[in-house]
Amino acid sequence: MTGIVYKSTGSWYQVKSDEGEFYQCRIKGKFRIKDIKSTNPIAVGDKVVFDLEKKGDEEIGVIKKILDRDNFIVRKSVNLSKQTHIIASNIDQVFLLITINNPPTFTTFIDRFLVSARAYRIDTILVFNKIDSYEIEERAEILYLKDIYEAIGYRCIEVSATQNINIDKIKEMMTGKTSMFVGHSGVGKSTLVNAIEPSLNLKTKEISDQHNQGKHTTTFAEMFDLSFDAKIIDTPGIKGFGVVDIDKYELGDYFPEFFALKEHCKFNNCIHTKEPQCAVKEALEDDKISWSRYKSYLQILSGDEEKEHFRTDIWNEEDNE
Ligand SMILES: Nc1nc2c(ncn2[C@@H]2O[C@H](COP(=O)(O)OP(=O)(O)OP(=O)(O)O)[C@@H](O)[C@H]2O)c(=O)[nH]1
Ligand SMILES: [Zn+2]
Repeated sequence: MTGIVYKSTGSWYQVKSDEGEFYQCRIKGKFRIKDIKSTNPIAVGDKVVFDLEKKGDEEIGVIKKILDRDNFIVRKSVNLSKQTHIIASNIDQVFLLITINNPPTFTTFIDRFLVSARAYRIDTILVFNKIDSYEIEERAEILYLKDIYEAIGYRCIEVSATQNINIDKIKEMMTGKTSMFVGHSGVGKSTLVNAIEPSLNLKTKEISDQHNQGKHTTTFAEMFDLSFDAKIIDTPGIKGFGVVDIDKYELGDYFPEFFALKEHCKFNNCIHTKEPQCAVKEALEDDKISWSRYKSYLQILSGDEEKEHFRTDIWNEEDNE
């Protein structure tokens, strides 16, 4: 049989078969996945092949194989530096929630997130939440940001999770897909998800989870079916993705508007900093690309210190490892 992993607790996997039945599954033997040193072989979102084995009155699934992943997101283990933990896989899109104030979301955070998501091959939709609460200045800020990101090709939407504004549009975008919601603490992720599907109540679910017992509780991702042919992957305590290590000559490729100009740079290995006849810098001077984007680019390019900062910025997990 084949199915999708909805939940993983490290030793057990809850798998929904293509026929729509849930099975508790285990793995037998060692699973190796090429190119990744991972602390967990199977993640939420994985498509797996499994067999059923009778154990007393119960039927237990045994996972035999993982089908190729379209994408996956990882977290670097803090203590085992080279190990990674796969949080989830086969994600169609991520909704990045942004608020202007309360809390503020800066463009450097947005841009770093977009780079990671692009590197992971996951579509991002920019969701400006709390539009019910803004004064004229903040509304102008949203319009300014929307202009920048829509010009690059990102979809943007303004919503209010509490006033039920544009929630239907979000649901429409989610239909037929597997989505994640990310953003700083307090931007309204839980409120928005609960507005989309009131019966879900993610917070309560997390606390009452029987599998998450004991003092070494870690945050496990979980997939949920919604009532309108949509899936969400909830990753409690996770506000974004870990930054992926990107070669400095490749970084510009993850800024779509830079990538589009690259062939017009004089040097084909141009990193758009000090090189002469750089099409990106010319576009910058002509206001064809945004200074805030270029600033983010330089920050990411400038290296490790920022990367570390970024990591702590987004991996704001509640638990300690
Ligand atoms: N005015 C207004 N407030 C909102 C809106 N959405 C959420 N809030 C408020 O913002 C606060 C934080 O919302 P949460 O849904 O808990 O935010 P979160 O992103 O899930 O936060 P974490 O769980 O810490 O990651 C709450 O007090 C919400 O009522 C909105 O559209 N408008
Ligand atoms: Zn250049």
